[in-house]
Amino acid sequence: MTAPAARVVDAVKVYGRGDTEVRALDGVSVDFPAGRFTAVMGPSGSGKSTLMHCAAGLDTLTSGAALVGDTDLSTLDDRRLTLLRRDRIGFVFQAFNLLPTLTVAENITLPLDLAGRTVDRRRFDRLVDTVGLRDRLHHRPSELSGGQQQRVAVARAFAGDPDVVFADEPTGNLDSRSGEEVLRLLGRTVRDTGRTVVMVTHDPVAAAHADEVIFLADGRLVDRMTGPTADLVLDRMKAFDTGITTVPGGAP
Ligand SMILES: Nc1ncnc2c1ncn2[C@@H]1O[C@H](COP(=O)(O)OP(=O)(O)OP(=O)(O)O)[C@@H](O)[C@H]1O
Repeated sequence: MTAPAARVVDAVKVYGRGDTEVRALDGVSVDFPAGRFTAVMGPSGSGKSTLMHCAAGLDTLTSGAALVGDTDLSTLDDRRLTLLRRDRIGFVFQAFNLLPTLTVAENITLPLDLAGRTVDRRRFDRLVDTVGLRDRLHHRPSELSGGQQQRVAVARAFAGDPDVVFADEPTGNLDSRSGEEVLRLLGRTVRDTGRTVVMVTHDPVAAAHADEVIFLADGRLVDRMTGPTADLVLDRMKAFDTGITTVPGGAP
């Protein structure tokens, strides 16, 4: 088995202290294998965003370790952490976070331009064709639909050939048809290019696009499901409503 693209080991994240203390992550260990599309699901407040932020070096753990490849993020100073995020991680957020003054093409190559890296034209062309934006390259984000803007964000996230792309509710601002397109695009990019995606989502239909779904509850990893379908994920989520957080055969 290949080394994971990213992982957390015994991850604990505590916000606040005393009466207001919240254990957002309570000892989570999980690998995000290279070349796989993983969805992170769980009830509201279960720690999904916290897990993603800590795994991506946007926030720090209280204890435990977060690694990208073999790099333990806690060993990096702020500058090196910023460089790692820029060079080895791609991000897709719910709000597309494109720069309004730049064209689509400029937005896609921005991380490479900031890093002073040359843009490989063939790679760029392939990416543009994958996301279906060839005829929009010289438009500004405001001239695009929400779905098109998110496809630009997906292309930007993959442009630097990152170890892992983290997507936080990437379809949260999209209608179901545009959302479906973005999800298919993420899945296709993982399969065609062997890249790694970790996606936080509330939506069982979105999670069904992943190769594997991991379930958090109360800051713990409580289950995982390979080959998910929307119905199976929905059934698993319903079990949380009835208070069943672990199932026979599930993760501890
Ligand atoms: N900056 C913070 N300060 C204090 N508590 C926080 C902070 N961020 C998150 N929390 C708490 O940590 C817990 C986990 O939050 P997190 O946002 O990771 O959950 P989530 O599963 O992503 O939730 P949602 O699905 O509602 O976005 C929650 O109880 C939340 O209130």
